[in-house]
Amino acid sequence: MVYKALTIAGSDSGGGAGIQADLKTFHQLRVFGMSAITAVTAQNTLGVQGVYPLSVEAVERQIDSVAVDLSPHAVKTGMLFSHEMIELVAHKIKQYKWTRIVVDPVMIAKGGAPLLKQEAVEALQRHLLPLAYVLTPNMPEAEVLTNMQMETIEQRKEAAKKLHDMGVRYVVMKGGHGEGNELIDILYDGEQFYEWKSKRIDTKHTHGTGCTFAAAITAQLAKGKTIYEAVDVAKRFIQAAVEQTLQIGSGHGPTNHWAFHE
Ligand SMILES: Nc1ncnc2c1ncn2[C@@H]1O[C@H](COP(=O)(O)OP(=O)(O)OP(=O)(O)O)[C@@H](O)[C@H]1O
Ligand SMILES: Cc1ncc(COP(=O)(O)O)c(N)n1
Repeated sequence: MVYKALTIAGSDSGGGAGIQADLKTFHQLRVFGMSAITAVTAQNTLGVQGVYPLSVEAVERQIDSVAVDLSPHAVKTGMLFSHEMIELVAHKIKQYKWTRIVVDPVMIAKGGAPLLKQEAVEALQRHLLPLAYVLTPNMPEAEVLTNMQMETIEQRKEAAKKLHDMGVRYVVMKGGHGEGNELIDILYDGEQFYEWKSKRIDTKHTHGTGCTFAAAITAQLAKGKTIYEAVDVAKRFIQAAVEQTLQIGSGHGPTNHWAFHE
């Protein structure tokens, strides 16, 4: 059986985040990767030098081409940039009756460059969250989506509940932006909370951690794994990828997509 996953996201010319991180992660987890590119970014380990969105029509064509011939088992969304693009993606998810949808609500690159227009946040809440099987916000993204504070674990759990009430099936709150030496990622399934704790690795090479983590979840869901199994593998994947970074580029380097073996 060949498992297939589609990523609808932005291209990172530097290869560490976005479409490139997604496809490398799919491949490493033995899932055939396909893509619909929403925007081309000129980017490296030093930052984002340019953002060039594609037309809604160009993205629609890419999604249709994949959908009619290659039927993905799971779909991930990353940088969507505008409300028009979000509306299109929501429409296509419904049209093709895709259910295993992982929404990574990418808003800002690590260096601060906006990857989602401010006015598009409402479209994300209204159109995409109700279709999300899994939502993977980092702490600043969860703050924007819920208007709640994320300082304590309790506050993060309250925010997860709110996101679940907004229509998300499973909420995975990433803990990379937390304080201290311990990182805690939280999964909420509407009834219970599950926590994955890990040691924070002291490195500046964390470009693309969010994309890679969500892509690993997507790959596992494409194989028919449960959300609990998927988050478990994704957590081990990202831990290995950050532990064994490649030390390339002079800024915030990429993670190592070769490091994890199932
Ligand atoms: N320094 C680190 N050491 C170990 N794990 C990390 C580190 N930084 C992030 N992670 C893990 O990587 C995953 C992504 O978390 P993070 O909160 O950094 O996402 P993100 O902010 O969306 O990433 P990105 O910077 O790509 O946007 C989580 O599982 C988190 O625990
Ligand atoms: C095209 C694209 N998509 C997503 C990210 C987020 O990743 P990061 O926060 O690690 O820069 C990015 N930088 N570029």
